[in-house]
Amino acid sequence: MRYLDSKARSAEHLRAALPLMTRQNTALHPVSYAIWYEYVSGTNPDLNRRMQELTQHGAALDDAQTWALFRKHVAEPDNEAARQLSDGVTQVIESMAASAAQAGEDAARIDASLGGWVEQLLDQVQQEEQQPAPADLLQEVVANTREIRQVMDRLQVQLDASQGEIRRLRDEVQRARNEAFVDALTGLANRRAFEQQLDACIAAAPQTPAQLPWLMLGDIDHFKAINDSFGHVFGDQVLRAVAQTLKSVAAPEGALPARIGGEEFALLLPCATLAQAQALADQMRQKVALGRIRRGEQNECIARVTISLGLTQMQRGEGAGAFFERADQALYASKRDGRNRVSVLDSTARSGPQSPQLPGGERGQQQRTGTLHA
Ligand SMILES: Nc1nc2c(ncn2[C@@H]2O[C@H](COP(=O)(O)OP(=O)(O)OP(=O)(O)O)[C@@H](O)[C@H]2O)c(=O)[nH]1
Repeated sequence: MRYLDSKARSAEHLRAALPLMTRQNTALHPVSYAIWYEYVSGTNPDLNRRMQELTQHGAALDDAQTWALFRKHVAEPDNEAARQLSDGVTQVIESMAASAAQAGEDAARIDASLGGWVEQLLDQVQQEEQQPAPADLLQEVVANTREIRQVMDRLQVQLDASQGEIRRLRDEVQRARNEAFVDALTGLANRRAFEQQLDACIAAAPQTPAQLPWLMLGDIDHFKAINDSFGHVFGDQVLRAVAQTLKSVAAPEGALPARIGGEEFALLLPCATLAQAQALADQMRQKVALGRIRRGEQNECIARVTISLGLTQMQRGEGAGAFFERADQALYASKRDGRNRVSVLDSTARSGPQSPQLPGGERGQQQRTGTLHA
């Protein structure tokens, strides 16, 4: 959203938004201000409708709702507008590139035919000695032709330069487009990229049950408490560390690690067996659980980070919604059963925790723990 309000108008919005914001159960950070600013300015009717629903009968928004509203009604429409703009620019660049290439070909063709014509003319003059063309006229033709060739050469240089610039612009647009699919905080694929890949993966999924894709969802446990205790900036560091861990698990080729929400992560596994998917989820859980938040020179451990995970396999003929929903239920089962665990849910929606909290093998191991300093 591009804000075009004058200073006076935006100050009015600030005065109107502040009392509304302070009534909510959320900190007064830029994200909450963004949604309340849009609310009082009335520029985002869908957002206003949803906020009115959520706050009716005096209910207050919490942080999770605030972030969800921001993502859905402020950030995503902006991404969509940027995507449309980039598509438009790409079309213009493609047609410019085609015109420049065509002009280059035309110039080369005219140049070649002019050159041939001059050669022919000179040959003819030499052969037809009995009727020589007036020398002045011939010289004039040759001089004019040379001049035209020089103009063509200069045009060719300009076309080459334009094509270089077009290539640079095309790369620039491609880079901007790639960024629209990347989560800026962690560098993982973002929710948009994840949803596209999920759709593509489902469309391309083979019909053999054993080869259907798996989806792992993860959600950091008690992340609000981490934010509340150590601050949002530190919370962001934890998110980056968990993203790194997700990237580092030995996922098979084609797997897509993504950050799909505030503290929610996903790993889409287009081809994996149950054993592989489960091993990956266990590896992820254990690696995150080795992380410690430490303080001061004594490296005193003041908190640990854990993650709950849910795992499910796509069923034949199933759509993205049902597949994702089941993975979410599996994740919810892990939360409900005590967190820091992996649950696998099959199509009949029976779930079972697959990894007990802190298995004995983990307690005694000597692996290096990831450390973040608060
Ligand atoms: N630092 C930071 N916090 C975020 C971000 N996105 C969402 N959050 C916070 O993530 C927290 C999510 O809290 P809840 O949904 O209550 O979940 P939780 O505390 O992790 O509890 P459980 O999931 O039940 O274990 C909220 O405090 C959000 O403000 C972000 O990009 N950075």
